[in-house]
Amino acid sequence: MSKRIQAKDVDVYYGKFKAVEGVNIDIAPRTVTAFIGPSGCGKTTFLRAINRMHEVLPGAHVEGQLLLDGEDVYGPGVDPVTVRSQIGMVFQRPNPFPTMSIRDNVLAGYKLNGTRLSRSRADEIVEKSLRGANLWNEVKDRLDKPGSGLSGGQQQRLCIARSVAVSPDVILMDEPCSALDPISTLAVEDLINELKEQYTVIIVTHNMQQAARVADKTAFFNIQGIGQPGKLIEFDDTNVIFNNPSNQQTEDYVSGRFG
Ligand SMILES: Nc1ncnc2c1ncn2[C@@H]1O[C@H](COP(=O)(O)OP(=O)(O)OP(=O)(O)O)[C@@H](O)[C@H]1O
Repeated sequence: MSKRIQAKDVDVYYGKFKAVEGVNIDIAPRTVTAFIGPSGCGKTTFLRAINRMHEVLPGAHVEGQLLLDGEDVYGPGVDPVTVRSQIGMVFQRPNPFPTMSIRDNVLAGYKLNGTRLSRSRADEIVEKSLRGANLWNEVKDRLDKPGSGLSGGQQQRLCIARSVAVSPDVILMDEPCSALDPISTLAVEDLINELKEQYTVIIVTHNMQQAARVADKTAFFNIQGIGQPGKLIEFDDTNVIFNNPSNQQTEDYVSGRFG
């Protein structure tokens, strides 16, 4: 089920270094939001704060509130492992478990959290997830072959299948197409468009055409200089960000004057 993500005055730290400052954003369910901005402005850092991946680094911490349908994911007693299954993540480089079969890759989330599934339930999840990732037809006859035998684009769709298999509410994608060729990129972009029917999707991208193609909303982050924290400068309909932004920094960035 797709859920709303809200950040209220969120700061994100690596030890004493404040990498992201004062983010306030309200991301509606069943939308795709792109995070854009120059290198080092904190897009990935903020993304990883949303599902508590950030805190796995020693000294890394988050201040402020991050709400999933109103519930603070950093609230007392909230289990970060549960948060990460509600808010799935797809990384820059496809990272299927190389020796695991395609089928076991899709089921990896269940294995990791110790959920036992009947054979028929597991079959159902594998087929549904691979269909959801637009990969079923390409792999249905070789589910027991290793995930590493797929092309890069297929591996990325397998990783998307793995993340949808555990029925998340939100899918975070950190430059999911940066290691893919243009045809695989198109397949993943098509898939992102379909995913928003069921999930809230957030994608970090350096490719502004990609943001324009896939995102309903776009958030522009910026940084004033080295050692300064990144900030969310403007968040609006993608169309507005690219064609009629309110902020001069956004205008300069999208028109290619810097970054
Ligand atoms: N593990 C880390 N330890 C300390 N500082 C880090 C770490 N990872 C990132 N940073 C710093 O945090 C800031 C934000 O980095 P981040 O990777 O989030 O930016 P980004 O906008 O995603 O950049 P890019 O577009 O290049 O991926 C940068 O100053 C970066 O050097």
